[in-house]
This record gives sequence, structure tokens and C-alpha cells, in this order.
Amino acid sequence: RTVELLGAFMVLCSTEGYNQQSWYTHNRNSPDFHQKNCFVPISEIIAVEETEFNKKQRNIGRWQKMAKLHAFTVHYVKKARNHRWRCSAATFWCVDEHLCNQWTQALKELLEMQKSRPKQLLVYINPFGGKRQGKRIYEQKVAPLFSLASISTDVVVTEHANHAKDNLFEVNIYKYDGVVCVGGDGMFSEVMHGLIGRMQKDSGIDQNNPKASLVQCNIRIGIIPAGSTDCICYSTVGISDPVTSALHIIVGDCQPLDVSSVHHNDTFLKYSVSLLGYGFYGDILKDSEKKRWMGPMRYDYSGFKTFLSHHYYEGTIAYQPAKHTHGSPRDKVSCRTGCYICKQSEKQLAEQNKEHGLKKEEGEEEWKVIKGKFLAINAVNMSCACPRSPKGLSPAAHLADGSADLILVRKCSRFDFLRYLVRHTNQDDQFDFPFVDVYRVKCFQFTSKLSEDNESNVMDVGKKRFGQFCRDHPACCCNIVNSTWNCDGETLDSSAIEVRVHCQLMKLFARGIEEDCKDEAGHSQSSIEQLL
Ligand SMILES: Nc1ncnc2c1ncn2[C@@H]1O[C@H](COP(=O)(O)OP(=O)(O)OP(=O)(O)O)[C@@H](O)[C@H]1O
Ligand SMILES: CCCCCCCCCCCCC/C=C/[C@@H](O)[C@H](CO)NC(=O)CCCCC
Ligand SMILES: [Ca+2]
Repeated sequence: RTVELLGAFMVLCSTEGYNQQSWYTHNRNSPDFHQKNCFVPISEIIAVEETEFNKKQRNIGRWQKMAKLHAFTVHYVKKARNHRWRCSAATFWCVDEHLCNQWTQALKELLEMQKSRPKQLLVYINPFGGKRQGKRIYEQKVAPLFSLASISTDVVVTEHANHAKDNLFEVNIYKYDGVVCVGGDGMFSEVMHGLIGRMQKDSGIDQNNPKASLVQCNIRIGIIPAGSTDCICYSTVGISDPVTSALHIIVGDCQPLDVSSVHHNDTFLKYSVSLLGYGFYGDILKDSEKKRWMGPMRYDYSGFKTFLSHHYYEGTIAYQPAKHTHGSPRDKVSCRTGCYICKQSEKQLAEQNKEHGLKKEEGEEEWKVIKGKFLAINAVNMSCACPRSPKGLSPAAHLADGSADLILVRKCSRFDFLRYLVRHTNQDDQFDFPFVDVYRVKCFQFTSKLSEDNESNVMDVGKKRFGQFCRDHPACCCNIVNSTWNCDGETLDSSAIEVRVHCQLMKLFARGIEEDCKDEAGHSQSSIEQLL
């Protein structure tokens, strides 16, 4: 019946940007049917509108003589290469007004039934993130799409750091279906801290207790990338592109995300979803903060400088392996949309929530301890893929499996460290070095040698006399001063930390990275023939 009804229509298909338009009849038997037609699941329709014909369109072929034409336009998601989404449109027209209304009505009803779609959003824009384009990106690329999809918004352009976070403790967040942040990873982090913090406050949970069972945050966060690294957006969508992200928000996607809590001596410091990095990435960040005026380039500058300085840091790591999850960091099983490993963790989480047994178990499990000199200690909750490194720091890390990958890069030569870094940009295995170890963990603790010494009150006069460098090996680049922890792009004040992964603590408007299944002609094989 669907095909019959549509047979009565002519279709005007316009491609991305509404530039090239072509007219054709909807006839399945015509030879070019499969080239010109696309199959769009209802879940990927953005909006349906009644359409007025303009003069230009009316002057076409035999339809010119008709008294009145009736039409509706379907705006839908068009999947392009490299996970990029675009808004495309097809206008259906015919002479039968009743038929046209029936179709418009039916499609609108189907859209109404998409319950996961947001209707009201709270938007925070950081006008100073990345290349300072946040406001323009939102106004020109995102707001028109939200309006097309009939999403109403309350927009706050931030005036200072922590504006968004503080605001989230004051507003009635429960009237929104989601919070959108326009900016980079730092802006996302602010919004996440605001939302998770607010949820704990409203539920009477003390964030300073490292063992507290945190309350999940069901208000989804959407990220419109406008920052310098945009690692969280890239790792959860597959591309850093504002229009693609806006469309994932509109269709109401949902991607749960693991969040790590970071504590020092029973004091809450921060949450982390991407990178907790000590040594190399901590030093890059510390140096780059002084060069914010350089924009995203600051990371290249500080990265080069930090690489040359080649500092090692001595310390002790204790961790509990993540035995609950089925994957391992070197199994080459990437986390993709509908990930089986993350689904298994979700089931376990639901069972644990029923039994409240998690905490007892954790206390009983063994801790592994590693002492050493490290160039970098990186704990990642997700792959940390970004345009600089499309496969990321740990390519097989999972977004929502309740674990983090702990990567230890021990003291090695500059040349070896460079080989390690270069492997983040090609297909070779970056863990296949004798000086690199990687573990999948559910919690870990770190203490630097310096704080251990201070705690045991062994104050070495030599340290003071020789300043920053190691007394035993003055030429070895082994730093007596501590490095800084880089927590999702922000520095932590303490070097001794205690970290615990909270499985699926929050949710994003995303669906994880889709398996790319474009055929030669660019048609998506995974589209479901639901509508046309
Ligand atoms: N109006 C503002 N003025 C100054 N700082 C702000 C303002 N709004 C937000 N911030 C702060 O700016 C910091 C950086 O912002 P953001 O993450 O958007 O950009 P970025 O650092 O360039 O990108 P990335 O985090 O991806 O590297 C955030 O930590 C946020 O707290
Ligand atoms: C010879 C070429 C070698 C190139 C090697 C490239 C390796 C790049 C790996 C990039 C990993 C990014 C991890 C993401 C961290 C974010 O939470 C954080 C906030 O945005 N960004 C940085 O700390 C900024 C970190 C900046 C890294 C350069
Ligand atoms: Ca994870």
C-alpha cells in the first residue's frame, strides 16, 4: 500500500545544501530507481513540512498546466563518508490534496511516536573555546536545524569559566530533555560536572566519599564540537562536526558513558571521561595553558617542547584489574554502535544495582602494584580518538564497559618514545613495545616518589641542592618535581590520586561509532526500508 500511494507522487529530491535538484517519478521498476532513491528509517527523519510551490517549480513539464499542486517535504539524515551526517530533503507532490494531507499527517504521527527525541534543550555556548567560533557555529549551523525539528531551546552564552557548571546547580534541570554544550572537552567537562554534581546533591550523595555509589544522570548531554581537541565528540560520534552532532541530538540518540571519579585523601577532585594523563600529557597541558592565545596550535607547540624535554617521573601505581568485562586492551575489538561488550556490562550493572553487592566485592579483590620510572601514565575511559590520532590512545577501549585502560610508558630513549607516538597515527600496534604496558582496570591509585618520600619524612638535602633533577643520575632527565595530572584537559592540584570507574554514569546524545558500510556508490547498506 505504501508503494501504491507513493506511486501517485512525484518526488523532488534535493541533495545537501539544497543546491542540485532533480525531478523524478517514484517508480520502483525504473532502471535508475536504486540510484536515485534512498531508504530512510523513521528514526532518521528530521522533520516533515507542508510545502508551498514556488513559481520556478511550477514551470516544470506537463505539471505546468495543472491548477494546483500539493506537496510535503521530508527532511532526513543523509549519511556521508567518514561518519558525517547531513540534512537532506525530498519533496513529494501530487494533485490530490487529501492524499497529500494523509501522508503529512501519518508521518508527523510517526515522528511524535519517537519518544527518545528531545523537545526542550538547555544550551551553553563557550564563545572562547577552540578558534572562538562557538557562537557562530551554533547560530549558523545548529540553531536552524533545532528549529526545523521543532526543538525549543534556552541558550546561555557563558561569561566566565564555571558559568555553565554553577548555573546547572541553580536552574530547574528536570524540565529539560538534555543539555547541549558548544565548545571543547573542557566545556563538556564543566557541563558534566554540573549535571553529575547536581544529581548527587539532589540525592544526598557525598561526592567526597571515594566509595560512594553515585546516582546515574539520565539527562543526556549533547556536544557541539567547537574546541581544540574535541576528543569526546570524535570518540563517540566518529567525527568532529557540528552538523553531524546536531543531527544526533535531534534524532534522540543515546550513548551511555563511563565516568571516573578522582579523589585525593577523601576529597573529591574531578570526574574524567577521556584522558587522565600524568607525565607527557600533563606536562603538555601545563605548558599549553600559558599559550591559550595560540588556540588549538598551542598543543603542537607544547607537545614538541615536552617531547624534547623528555622527563621521567618516578612513582607507584596500584590497580584492580577489570575482571567483569569481556574485552582486553589488545584484543583489537573496537567499541562500535550497539557494542556487545558494553551491553554485557550494562546487564551486570543492572544486576549489581539490584543486589547492591558491588562494594563488598571490590574490597575483597586483589591489588596489583607497579613501581617505576615513567614517561607517561595514561588512564583512558574511551579510545581518545581525535583528529590528531584517529585511532586514539587505546583503540580498543570501550565507551561504557565500566573499565579504563591504564597505559604505562616506562623510561625509554627519545627515539623509542617518538616511535611510540608515531604509532598513534598509523595502523601499527602502539602497545607492541617492551617499554609499554597496558591493563584494563576498574580502579587505580598513584603516588609519586616525591610524595612517598615526603610522607615518610625522608627529606633529602641533595634534592634541594640539585634543584629539579635527580641526585643519583644528574643527566638522566628523571624529575624530582612532580608532573601534573591532565584530567580531560584540566590540571589537577594533587599528584597522589585515587581513581574509580563508574560504569555508565552518564549519557550522551550519540550512538557510538557506526561500522562504516558505504558501498562504492556511497549508498548506506544499513538503512532500514521503513518509509519509502
Ligand atoms: N566565557 C568564558 N570565558 C572564559 N573561559 C570559559 C568561558 N566559558 C567556558 N570557559 C572555560 O574554557 C575552558 C576551555 O574551553 P573549551 O573546552 O570549550 O575549549 P578548548 O580548551 O579550546 O578545547 P578542548 O577542551 O577541546 O581542548 C573550559 O574549561 C571552560 O571552563
Ligand atoms: C610525530 C607525531 C606524533 C603525533 C602523536 C599524536 C598523539 C596524539 C594523541 C592525542 C590524544 C588526545 C587525548 C585527549 C585529551 C583530551 O582530554 C584533552 C582535552 O581536550 N586534550 C589534551 O590534553 C591535549 C593533548 C594534546 C596532544 C597533542
Ligand atoms: Ca570504558
